[in-house]
Amino acid sequence: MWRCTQRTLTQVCGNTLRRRNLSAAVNQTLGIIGVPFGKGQSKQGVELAPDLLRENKLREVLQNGDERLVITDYGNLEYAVDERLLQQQRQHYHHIRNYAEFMACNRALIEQVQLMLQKNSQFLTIGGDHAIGFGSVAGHLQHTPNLSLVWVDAHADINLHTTSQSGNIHGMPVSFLLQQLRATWQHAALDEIAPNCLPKDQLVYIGLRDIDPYEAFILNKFGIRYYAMDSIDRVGVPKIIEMTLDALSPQNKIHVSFDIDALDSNVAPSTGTAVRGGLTLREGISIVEALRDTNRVQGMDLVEINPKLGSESDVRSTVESGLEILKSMFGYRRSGARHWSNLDTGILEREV
Ligand SMILES: NC(=[NH2+])NCCC[C@H](N)C(=O)O
Ligand SMILES: [Mn+2]
Ligand SMILES: [Mn+2]
Repeated sequence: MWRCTQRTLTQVCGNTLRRRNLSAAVNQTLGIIGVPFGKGQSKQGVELAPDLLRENKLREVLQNGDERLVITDYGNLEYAVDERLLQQQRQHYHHIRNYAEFMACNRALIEQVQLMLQKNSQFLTIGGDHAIGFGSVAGHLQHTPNLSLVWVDAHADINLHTTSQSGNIHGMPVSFLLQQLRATWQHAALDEIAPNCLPKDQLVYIGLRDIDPYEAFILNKFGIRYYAMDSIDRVGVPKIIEMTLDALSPQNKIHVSFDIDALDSNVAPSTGTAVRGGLTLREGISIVEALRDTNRVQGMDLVEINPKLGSESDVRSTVESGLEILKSMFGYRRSGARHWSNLDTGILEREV
């Protein structure tokens, strides 16, 4: 009888389970890198997001989630373009805007992510546009080859240089990561900077609703798993998460690449390619909480916040939404479950 009640309670509020997870999280260390890169698309402003999030108390917000989290901010990434990349661009990728800058930035990011993972148990990459998803995930893969990727986005970002209609490289990062597609970038010397790549069955998309025709063709040809908004409407976020986790290898670490435009444009309007009909903030938080509760998330990106787009209040709500997502990923629980270590737990005895 008692056992049954206990189990039911756990199912309902999940607190018993959560508390066990909390103790597993002792000594979490988080490295943060800002990547003010906006050349994967053409709108100015996305490069301002890392510093804007810092000004809006990024560190405090994360710390509020779990006061034992040790945070190291590595500042903003710097990179330099070299002649070899310019030559690749001239000879092979002249139709792709800013190819050389893209490669230079991601090459530096691949190194930076590995450095952060040598010193920290988790890392966070703040963009910038989603072109940096390549370097962030590729760096993660060099450190942890057995990796799964959850790409939360309105877009699939899986264009090839031959299929992109916009020429914007923020619509292509996933094609640099997948084993099955990287051959299409044969002149990019990917084997030198990022030999490890991602098998297609370790990628799941959530939140898609604006897929280009050739992207749809690629997704279907390779049988890549994606849960577009219509599936989320049909079965709801908990089921989507269950299917996502069932699909990914249970022993793998997880990288979550979160494009702010996955959220509906009413909660995240200040972004370059906003699409209506997206995730509510609560759905976004639920997704992140559920992934985080696996204790397997080792890296995360937050990208595409553009403070130059929309009104002042648009920018405020977009930044707030982004911070809520990060807060839930790195410690905060809506249920109130937390560590008591920094609380004065004698307070009740003294007062009563
Ligand atoms: N990361 C993004 N917001 N990507 C939007 C990509 C839009 C479009 N599919 C393109 O390739 O240009
Ligand atoms: Mn994206
Ligand atoms: Mn997007």
